[in-house]
Amino acid sequence: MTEYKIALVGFGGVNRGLAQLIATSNDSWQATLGFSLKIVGVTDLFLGSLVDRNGLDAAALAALPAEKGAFAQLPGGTAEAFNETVIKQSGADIIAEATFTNPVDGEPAATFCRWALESGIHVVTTNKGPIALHGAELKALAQRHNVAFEYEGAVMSGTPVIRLAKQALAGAQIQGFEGILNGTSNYVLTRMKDGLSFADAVAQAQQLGYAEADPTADVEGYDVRLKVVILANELLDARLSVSDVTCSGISGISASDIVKAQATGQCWKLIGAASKAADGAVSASVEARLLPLEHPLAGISGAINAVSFDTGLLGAVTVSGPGAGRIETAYALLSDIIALHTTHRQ
Ligand SMILES: NC(=O)c1ccc[n+]([C@@H]2O[C@H](COP(=O)([O-])OP(=O)(O)OC[C@H]3O[C@@H](n4cnc5c(N)ncnc54)[C@H](O)[C@@H]3O)[C@@H](O)[C@H]2O)c1
Ligand SMILES: N[C@@H](CCO)C(=O)O
Repeated sequence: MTEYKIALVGFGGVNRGLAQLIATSNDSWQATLGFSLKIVGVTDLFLGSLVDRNGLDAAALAALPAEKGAFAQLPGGTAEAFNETVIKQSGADIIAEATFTNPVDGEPAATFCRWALESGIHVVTTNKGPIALHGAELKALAQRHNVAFEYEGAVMSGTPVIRLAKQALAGAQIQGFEGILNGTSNYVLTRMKDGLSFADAVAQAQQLGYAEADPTADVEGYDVRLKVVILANELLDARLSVSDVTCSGISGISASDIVKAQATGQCWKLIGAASKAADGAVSASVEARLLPLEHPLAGISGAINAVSFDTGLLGAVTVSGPGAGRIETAYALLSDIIALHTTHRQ
């Protein structure tokens, strides 16, 4: 039976969710998945860091109060985030990277991934920045060092859309996609329909763990833009940069716009889309669109996301599921570990 040593980089909602899953389910994973996980290190800008090669108590970590420097309360812990030490010297086989997404340059998360991959350590991440902005470089680095670089949670959280499209739809000739790819903005639009103000709906999405550290990324479309770049480059063989994708968000949509849409049998949705022309050129956009209520994406509410792939052989194939959430996204990290266990088992 395999036991992977894992270090958690960033200990906010997602990696805390992973610690919770490990605390409750590790024993059953031995039987059902063929491996278990031992947390050997954890580091967070706000909480500090901690290494124990014999294994940390996942339940105690998950229950730790989110107070500045909290890891210093635990034996061997410190209030400082020694990221490089935890990544390179905790003895980890796998790094779970879940720090803030930086939509401008993907740093410092991209550097954390580089440190791990160059050290021969697998990386699983939910962070969109390193993949959208440095994906080709990091994938090549992983390949050179014969380790995995997996990022299923970067698009649609725990809903396995990247692997599904790359593997199960590999022969279906994907020509484009359109989708609701941000949980926060879809939650906000849904709650505004219920009468909540824009600001209160954003605050609720933050409380529920859906929003980015700076929710501007959610409501102005920047988060969806990263996801569109990731999907287009993965599935349409595009070489898009963020600046290739036109982008606007939902902050200009007022309560009265929502009421007017309802009165005319329509609804507002933030749609990320890309399509490939006959000459291979890929165009992509992020924008709020008015959809008729019978549109397949019109009924997608709350933090649920959905993407509809336009395929040559099957027509439209639509997948929906959680687009955000702590445990939902922690599941994506587990699914990445399941994938690397299949591809890189010694
Ligand atoms: N929450 C979701 O629903 C969701 C879904 C998919 C993807 N993601 C992505 O996953 C990542 C984590 O999300 P989250 O909800 O846990 O965020 P979060 O804000 O709750 O936690 C991020 C943690 O990273 C820490 N951190 C930030 N910069 C750091 C640094 N330089 N070094 C060490 N620690 C650092 C912060 O202190 C914070 O505790 C983000 O990139 C987010 O975009 C989140
Ligand atoms: N803030 C993002 C998290 C998932 O990437 C969202 O709301 O969709």
